Amino acid sequence: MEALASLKAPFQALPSFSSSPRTSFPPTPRIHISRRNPSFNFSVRAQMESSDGSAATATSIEPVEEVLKIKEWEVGMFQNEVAASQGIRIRRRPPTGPPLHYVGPFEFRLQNEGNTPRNILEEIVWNKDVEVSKFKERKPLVAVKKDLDNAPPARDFIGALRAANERTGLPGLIAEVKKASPSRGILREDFDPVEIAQAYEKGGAACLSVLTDEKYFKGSFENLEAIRKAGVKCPLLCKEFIIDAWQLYYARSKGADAVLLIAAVLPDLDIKYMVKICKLLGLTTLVEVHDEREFDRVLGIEGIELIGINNRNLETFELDISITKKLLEGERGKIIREKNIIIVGESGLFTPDDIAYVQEAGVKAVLVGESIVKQSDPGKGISNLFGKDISQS
Ligand SMILES: O=P(O)(O)OC[C@@H](O)[C@@H](O)c1c[nH]c2ccccc12
Repeated sequence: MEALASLKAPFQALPSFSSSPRTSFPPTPRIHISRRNPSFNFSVRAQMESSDGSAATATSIEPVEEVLKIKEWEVGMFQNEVAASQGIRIRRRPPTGPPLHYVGPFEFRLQNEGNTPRNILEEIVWNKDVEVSKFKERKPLVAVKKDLDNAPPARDFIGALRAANERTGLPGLIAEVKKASPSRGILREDFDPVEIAQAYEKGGAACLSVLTDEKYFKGSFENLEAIRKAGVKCPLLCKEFIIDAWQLYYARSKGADAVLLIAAVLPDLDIKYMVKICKLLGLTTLVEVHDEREFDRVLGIEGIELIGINNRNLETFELDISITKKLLEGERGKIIREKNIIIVGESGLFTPDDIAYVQEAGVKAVLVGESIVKQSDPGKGISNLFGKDISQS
């Protein structure tokens, strides 16, 4: 807390947050950072300011580049601080230590714990950061936006869940196409994503969730695209670790109808910003929470219609389905009913009793992977999970 308070002065020195002049740093050249979005994909306009305050565009590249490096690093640190102030433990970027000649806040210099992720979720996010930068170099946003014109139309994800819930009297099923996970290893060797998706659809799934992360879940955007192109009618959730708005456009261009936003990773401002973009793109957002604090943060954001309660802690892999029940008790349950928000019970659901338990707690939908993807006939897996045939036929 103290550290946060002492960071306020330099925090305000950032032009993107406040226009107050920088007072606490030595007189390094001042950089104007125009912040395009909360994921800090800023574009940088570098100007050197002379001591009398007059601005001149930098002619010598080197010092400006160095200052930019320092600024970029500082922004990363500030971003981690903002997230931490919202209870987010995941740091967006590895604390690499300050660049050479760094003269900024002492606290920042101390915060270099070495670039080792503290848990698997943090590792995934850092990896994703590098991955997305490379993706963006290969395909800048303008090019992705062009692809949107040819993308198949976005379908009504929430509508499909509500309809299934009304049709069966059971939670609408989002069936997950997942080959592997860091907690469970390989779930299915003979993995044909399209075949699995078709079996799920036939078995009565309302929607599908398709893992697109390659490194940790052995998924891909090719899988998502192939399922969409094969004519599967269930709306598709792109199951990805989203940290940058570019990924939303990309997911839509590949045929996604919905995306996952993880509250343990994204600060409120990012969630708000991404929800807005998704609305423009026609994408549904499933915002995932794991504890009371995350749930309260998300309930405070306008326009959220679908919230997932993940029974698995993504930092520790601990699984406990009573989390869904705990979070829906009392005042929070009341708010979601008043706001007509659909709650999705996620992870660790294996039996009809598990389904009944989370339904009793108040969920109208469930997200299930392991228990059904492992079955030789995943469609039959769905009947086993619900204790009855829920297919349309
Ligand atoms: O396989 P399970 O235990 O049925 O869980 C499915 C789904 O909830 C899980 O894959 C998941 C939930 N949230 C995530 C975020 C990222 C990756 C994976 C997930």
